[in-house]
Amino acid sequence: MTTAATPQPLAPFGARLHRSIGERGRLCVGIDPHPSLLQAWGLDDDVAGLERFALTVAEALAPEVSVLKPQSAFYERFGSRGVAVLERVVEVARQGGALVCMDVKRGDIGSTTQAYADAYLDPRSPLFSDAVTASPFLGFGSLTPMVETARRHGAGLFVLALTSNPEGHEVQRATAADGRTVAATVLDSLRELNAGAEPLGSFGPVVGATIDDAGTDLDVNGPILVPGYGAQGGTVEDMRRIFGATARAVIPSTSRGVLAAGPEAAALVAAARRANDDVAALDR
Ligand SMILES: O=C(O)c1cc(=O)[nH]c(=O)n1[C@@H]1O[C@H](COP(=O)(O)O)[C@@H](O)[C@H]1O
Repeated sequence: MTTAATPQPLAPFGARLHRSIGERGRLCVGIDPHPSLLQAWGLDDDVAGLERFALTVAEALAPEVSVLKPQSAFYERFGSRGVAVLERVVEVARQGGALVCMDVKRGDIGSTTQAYADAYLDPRSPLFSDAVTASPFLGFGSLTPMVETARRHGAGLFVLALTSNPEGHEVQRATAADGRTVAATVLDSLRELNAGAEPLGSFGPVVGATIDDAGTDLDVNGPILVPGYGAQGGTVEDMRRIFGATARAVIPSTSRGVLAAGPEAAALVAAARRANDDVAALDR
């Protein structure tokens, strides 16, 4: 659903992200208003609590970090009023200079995927984000409408490849008919989308900081979203081990690891700066 005139086209997401990493560092902070975090912050588990939590984080961290990643489910559970909060989070985050990755992990048959693309990757939508997380498990080609819409509007995609949860193995490490793992086929498709892009493509995989060994080439000439850093136990040493020379493409993402420092804005900023300094070690 579109609501406004199309604004000026943005530069490609990969180029904007590359510039932002140079200016602000490589950290992504997830804005995940867990009920337990609302409680820890002294807030009620209702729309007012959600709004206070999410906007406090967005206002504090939008001027600080390269990427903010709201997890849509935590807003959707409050229905349309929760989604209205999500729209505000996107607006505040982008106005503050952060890139927004909307974590929705969407994927569907192509015609429906176009509707998801319209919802998150078209600047006329109130939920327009710089990037979105996508699920390729209906077949990578089913994401084509998202790829094309992202290209048209300077947005990007992070496609699930080797996720941070242990259950991901059974699908992602399964072997396809041609002998490649499913994850390797996703990575190969992303590499094709990013061919020739400079300084960085706009299409990247999601690879958890908690995995043992990728077992495949993770360099796709695009950014790699790496959740699992922080609360799930992933460390900079893990990322060095998993990504090797490709660590320079990594966008480490933490939610609870920073959010638990709230509710004071100054404490959130301090926690984000510590994490940003920690992951800067990947540049060295
Ligand atoms: O796509 C994601 O962001 C994602 C992929 C993945 O493999 N693992 C993973 O944890 N995530 C998301 O990253 C966030 C992790 O939050 P923390 O564990 O609190 O840092 C959650 O919003 C997850 O939904």
